[in-house]
Amino acid sequence: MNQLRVSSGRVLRPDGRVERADVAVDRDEGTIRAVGSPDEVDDTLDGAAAEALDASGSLVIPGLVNAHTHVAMTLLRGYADDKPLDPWLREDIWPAEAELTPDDVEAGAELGAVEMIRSGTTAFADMYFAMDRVADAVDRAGLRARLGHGVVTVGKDDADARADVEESLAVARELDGAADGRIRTAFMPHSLTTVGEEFLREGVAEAREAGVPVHLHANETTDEVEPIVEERGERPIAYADDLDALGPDDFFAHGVHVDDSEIDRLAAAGTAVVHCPASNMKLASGMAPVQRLREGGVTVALGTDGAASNNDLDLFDEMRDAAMLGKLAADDASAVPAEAVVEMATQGGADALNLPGGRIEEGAAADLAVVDLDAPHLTPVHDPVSHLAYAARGSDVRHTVCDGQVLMRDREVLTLNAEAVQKRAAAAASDLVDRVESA
Ligand SMILES: CSC[C@H]1O[C@@H](n2cnc3c(O)ncnc32)[C@H](O)[C@@H]1O
Ligand SMILES: [Zn+2]
Repeated sequence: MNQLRVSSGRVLRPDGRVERADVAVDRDEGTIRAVGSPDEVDDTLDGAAAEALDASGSLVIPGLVNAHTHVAMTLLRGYADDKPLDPWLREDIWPAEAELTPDDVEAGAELGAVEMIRSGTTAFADMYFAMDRVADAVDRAGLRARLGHGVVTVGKDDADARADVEESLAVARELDGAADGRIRTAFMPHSLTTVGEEFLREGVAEAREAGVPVHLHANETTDEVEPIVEERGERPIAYADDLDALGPDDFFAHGVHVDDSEIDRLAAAGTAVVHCPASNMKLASGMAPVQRLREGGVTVALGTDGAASNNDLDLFDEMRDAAMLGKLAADDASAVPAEAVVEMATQGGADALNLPGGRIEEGAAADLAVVDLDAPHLTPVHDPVSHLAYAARGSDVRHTVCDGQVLMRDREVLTLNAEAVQKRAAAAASDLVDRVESA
């Protein structure tokens, strides 16, 4: 058997306890074979040789899950800042995206993959264009992902709008199961206001037939909620329910402006919400009621959103932001505590995306990250979970493993040439801006 042993670390278990343990991984199956004392792990290895990853002085955690991003937007990092959502999209981002080529998307996706691997993320959900090229990048990087082509129908004639819906459905059907099953897909209308009702209705019905979930931006700003309420006399989550877009495998990004009736509806349907605190603060979209969502029984995951509204893909930042903003939103320092944000970035993400991972336990997917605690900003260690939420940074990650494959060892990314990826992305971004300026 092809095995990997993560030795001498402290391991974050699914119930939030941290214990000294080794982790044995079956690399052929991509699963965790055992978690236990060195002797217990020796027994499961049966004397067979195993590749070793040293976790001494470190914390072994489930690979983090970035449950909402637009990964190729790394090319637009720092391109347009300090505006609210609508003008930011219309004046800056959409004109730039109109010039994007599939090669650009691949370059940006590889850059995002390197950034995620380096900061301990092993799975992500992506809504964008040229998804075959994103899938190629995911395959090479060794990551896990739920991918979808983002549909926008406003401003398009009927034929173009329909073609966009069809492309999203085709991508969802064709890429599902790619990269040895590490890629799953979804139908991804951009939002309830940027896709017309008939296209939403038809697209969701076809997604149900194809057995793929629905992912969209919902209740992100008041500018998006108000027109729906005015035109339809119902809140956006009720509208989504009416469209049959509120299922147990579906997951919505943001959920900032949701009222109690919408929280009840999300919980009853089992639809997850992906909280994107940095993006919500930067675009001044508002403060999601994370404590109320969790207390109401909604699965809450964490997402960075795109690098143009964050401006990084580091989920350690997101955990800290979620805890801080959650307290402010609830006006309660005990709201959204450290354990909650760690759970949101791990189990919550895996559950929202319905992907394997999120837990270090026997039989679970071998998706994990090893966080080096031997650093001034992480000393002393009264509580490792507190450090994950409030003090650790992506750059503290030493090793990253996904599906049993070591993606980064001792801070060296093994699956992609990080230097070449960075160079290619910088050149693609610079050429892109030249094209936008001369358009
Ligand atoms: C149609 S592909 C996805 C689309 O979404 C845009 N986008 C990036 N960040 C946000 C956000 O916070 N809310 C809504 N839309 C966003 C991205 O630029 C693509 O055009
Ligand atoms: Zn988004």
